[in-house]
Amino acid sequence: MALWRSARLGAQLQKSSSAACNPLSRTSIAAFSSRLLNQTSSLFSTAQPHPEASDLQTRLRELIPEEQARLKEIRKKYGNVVLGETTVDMAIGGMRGIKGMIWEPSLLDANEGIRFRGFSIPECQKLLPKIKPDGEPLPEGLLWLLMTGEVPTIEQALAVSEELKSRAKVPGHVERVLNALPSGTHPMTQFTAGIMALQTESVFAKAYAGGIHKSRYWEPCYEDAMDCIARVPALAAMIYRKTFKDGKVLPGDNNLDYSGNFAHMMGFDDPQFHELMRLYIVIHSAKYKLAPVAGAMNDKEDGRSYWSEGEMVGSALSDPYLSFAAGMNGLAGPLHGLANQECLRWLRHVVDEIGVGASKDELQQFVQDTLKAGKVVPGFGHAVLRKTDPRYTCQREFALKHLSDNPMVKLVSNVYEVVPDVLLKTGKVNNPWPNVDAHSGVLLQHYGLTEENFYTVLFGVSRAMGVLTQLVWDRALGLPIERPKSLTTKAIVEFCEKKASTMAAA
Ligand SMILES: CC(=O)SCCNC(=O)CCNC(=O)[C@H](O)C(C)(C)COP(=O)(O)OP(=O)(O)OC[C@H]1O[C@@H](n2cnc3c(N)ncnc32)[C@H](O)[C@@H]1OP(=O)(O)O
Ligand SMILES: O=C([O-])CC(=O)C(=O)O
Repeated sequence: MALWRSARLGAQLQKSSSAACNPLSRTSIAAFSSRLLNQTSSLFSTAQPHPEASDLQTRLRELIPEEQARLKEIRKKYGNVVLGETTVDMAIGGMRGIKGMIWEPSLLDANEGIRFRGFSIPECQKLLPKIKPDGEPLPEGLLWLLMTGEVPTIEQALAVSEELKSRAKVPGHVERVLNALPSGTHPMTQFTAGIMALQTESVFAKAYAGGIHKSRYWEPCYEDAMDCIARVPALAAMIYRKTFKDGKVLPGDNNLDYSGNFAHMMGFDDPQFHELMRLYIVIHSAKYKLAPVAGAMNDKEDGRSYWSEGEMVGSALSDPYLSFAAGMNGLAGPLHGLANQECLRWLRHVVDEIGVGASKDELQQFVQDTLKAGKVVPGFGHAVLRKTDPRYTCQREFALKHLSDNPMVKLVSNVYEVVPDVLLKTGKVNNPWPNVDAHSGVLLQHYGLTEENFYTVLFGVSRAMGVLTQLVWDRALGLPIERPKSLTTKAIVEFCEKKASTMAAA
């Protein structure tokens, strides 16, 4: 059993781990989990906690053979089943809706939003271990859930916390790489450069060069994934301090949890902000199935597209650092993760142009002017969702609980009341509702993190958990190199014409 070494946090956690603090006892969590499992299509055979497994890698070692056998069975039994059809519209329209990828940590329902291993955000808030009974869940517990499909015990979440601390040291050359970049380099560019600099530490790359057997790829991949998850908060904090503060890199505090320590290294010690960071990391951690192609790039002849935040790059056995950095370049696109920066900037324009207390008519005009200028309204719309993003809703609840008097929070609600109608009237927007990015900036600025250019780095730190979890499973399940077929428009026309003439002849 992992021991929590911090006296301060340990005392808090002991309290919260008691059944009295947890709304559900272990037995009822198990019952709840298995009920939920029956209702969802989670690939895992069980979501019940396994309190006896003290550390994550041991638990994965137990689960992997079962999952390998299950995948083999799925392929044998259902290998020929048609999942859907691909139309010309889909090929031109960014592959939207094509079912063609395995992604275990999360699943998106167009109407109810994301589920992490079958659990909705409110369920995660209820079930995952917390520091305070009425607080937000620990991302360390979420990481256990993402990796194993099981709700962890408090001890298991704390074991993850300890494991991450033991891996958190960022080698000295990373800071030198950041220092070499010109001032004014966007924080996301610094972030991917920093991740690439960390790649010198890749255990996977070394093991591959040393000739490791493919059946063991997941082991060094796990090492890299956990090292990378452990190190990105310090890297991000370093970028923040250098770009926006006095340049001094603040040391971590081993008495704090992952999120609290991250906030602390950036220079924020308000416990309520630490709570916000816990929520923020949890809800931004995993991608929706089939992330957008915002970061896609085609290579010349073979048309292989690299998308989905690192997974496809990883399928070429690029190590986790290379894969994660590739994914972060996609996240840095303004239609994807950069939208949170764009959103706060847009709200600031609203305040500058028509005031924080603008009337609904004034707001409506402002939104129409944004569209007329050929721009999108950031924070609204989604490639898959067709309802308000539950990640927006839980941030709104946090805002109402902790900062309801903040005029920017009120502005965000007023914007919610105006934007969907204006977008719907264009007749082309498939989802007029707010997404996760519509609220996050206003919460961060309330606690003093006002530099919006940094926001996507926070998103990236959180996303490491989901993306790297999948990479471990890709290697554990022996998934192959990904290579969707591309066509030229000429080939599409020829195919369609041939099909039409065959049908006419029949
Ligand atoms: C974490 C995340 O990545 S969440 C998404 C963050 N991104 C944003 O908030 C940026 C604003 N939103 C958008 O640009 C889009 O809604 C996206 C990129 C998220 C989804 O794109 P799509 O799946 O193509 O959306 P959809 O099918 O509704 O698009 C149809 C049309 O409506 C437009 N549209 C969609 N959302 C918006 C919006 N918020 N403002 C203005 N126009 C929009 C599209 O640009 C497209 O126009 P076009 O036909 O002239 O090219
Ligand atoms: O899935 C998407 O299209 C974008 C998104 O909300 C995310 O990655 O969190």
